[in-house]
Amino acid sequence: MTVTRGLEGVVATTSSISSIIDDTLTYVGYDIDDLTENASFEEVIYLLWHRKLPTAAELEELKTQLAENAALPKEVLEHFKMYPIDKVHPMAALRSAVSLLGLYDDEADVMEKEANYRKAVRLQAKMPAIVAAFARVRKGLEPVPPREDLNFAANFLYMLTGEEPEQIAVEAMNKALVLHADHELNASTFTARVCVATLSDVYSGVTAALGALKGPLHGGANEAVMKMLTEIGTLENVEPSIRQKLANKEKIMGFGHRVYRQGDPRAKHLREMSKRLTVLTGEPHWYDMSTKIEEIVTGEKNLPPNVDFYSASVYHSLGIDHDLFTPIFAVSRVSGWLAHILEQYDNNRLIRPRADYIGPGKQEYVAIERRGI
Ligand SMILES: CC(=O)SCCNC(=O)CCNC(=O)[C@H](O)C(C)(C)COP(=O)(O)OP(=O)(O)OC[C@H]1O[C@@H](n2cnc3c(N)ncnc32)[C@H](O)[C@@H]1OP(=O)(O)O
Ligand SMILES: O=C([O-])CC(=O)C(=O)O
Repeated sequence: MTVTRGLEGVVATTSSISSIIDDTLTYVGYDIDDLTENASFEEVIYLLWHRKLPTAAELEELKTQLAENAALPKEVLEHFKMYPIDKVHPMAALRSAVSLLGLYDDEADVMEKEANYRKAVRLQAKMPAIVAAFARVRKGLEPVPPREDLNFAANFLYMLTGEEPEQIAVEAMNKALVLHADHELNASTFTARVCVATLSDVYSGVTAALGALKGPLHGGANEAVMKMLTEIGTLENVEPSIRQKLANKEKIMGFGHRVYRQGDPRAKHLREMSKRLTVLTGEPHWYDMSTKIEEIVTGEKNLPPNVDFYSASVYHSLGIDHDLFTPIFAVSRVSGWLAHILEQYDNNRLIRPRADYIGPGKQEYVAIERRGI
């Protein structure tokens, strides 16, 4: 058997959702640069789910559906209060809450196409409300109910803080949501597809994907980047600290990518936002440190930054708690997971690769009393 470690380069499915070709990322054929500059996150959700940009009426309909479905069942809010709140990572809370949501959805196990689409809308609508509510409940604050008059990005920030966000914050959040929405067959999306390919339900698929996104080699890297920046502390410390890490063969979080070789096209948008926002907050050192790290890691290892690197200083500048960075990624990426889940159902086959067995050969069972002490 030929083993392809990490399934590198293995093509496991066809998909019409997003593509990475020659280091260019497109959603349904639209370049990520174009979408980031021009599209709202709601338009991108529609694009991923319908493979076309919405008309004004279609967009309005989706926005209304998202607004109408944003509130959380009281059972989910009550559940947060049962968590060992000071020990629970928000990604673990989100994963548990999404699983719990499935219990209160009467259509959870209804597998018709229309029912699955309705669940997608409900889940997409509720994800920001879960993240924001948990972030507040753990600080002893009341959750802030969503507002129907704000767009997705503004509403998310509003639910987190209870205050109407400034325009620049809404712009930054919208761009971040657009940039993270889908990425071909990344680890969490693959996980979602493997799960629902058994004909399991949408909630199980998204819960599984959340588990995969949480890891620091995937979505969890954005929080790890901020931890690294905080530990390094000053611009002067960057050089010795990063060189030491490289000498120790430590991975520098937010660098490298399985598919991109010349660089992640999303990183430049986040770098630009990081530059603008860190100046506005009076903390330009986060950006300066980040660019210095980029210079060293690119120079030494020829590894460019990925989407997680500059998103860290962007979210920090928006005043967001560092352990909420990966949940924000999930609030966006659930749109892609749901698109892939629906695509998988439309043309399903069980996903079941093989393993090359390298354990012991044939053995005879030994009764327990003859196995020694
Ligand atoms: C949204 C996202 O998921 S983007 C990715 C987020 N994750 C990170 O930023 C974590 C840091 N990066 C990494 O761990 C990796 O680059 C990954 C997980 C993204 C990709 O992993 P793989 O494709 O399996 O590459 P792999 O880990 O085998 O690395 C290949 C070589 O580059 C080195 N390398 C890769 N990334 C890094 C890094 N961030 N820092 C230092 N060296 C690195 C490895 O040490 C390895 O070197 P070697 O051949 O001398 O042993
Ligand atoms: O595609 C990947 O392997 C990881 C990634 O960048 C993403 O999920 O956005």
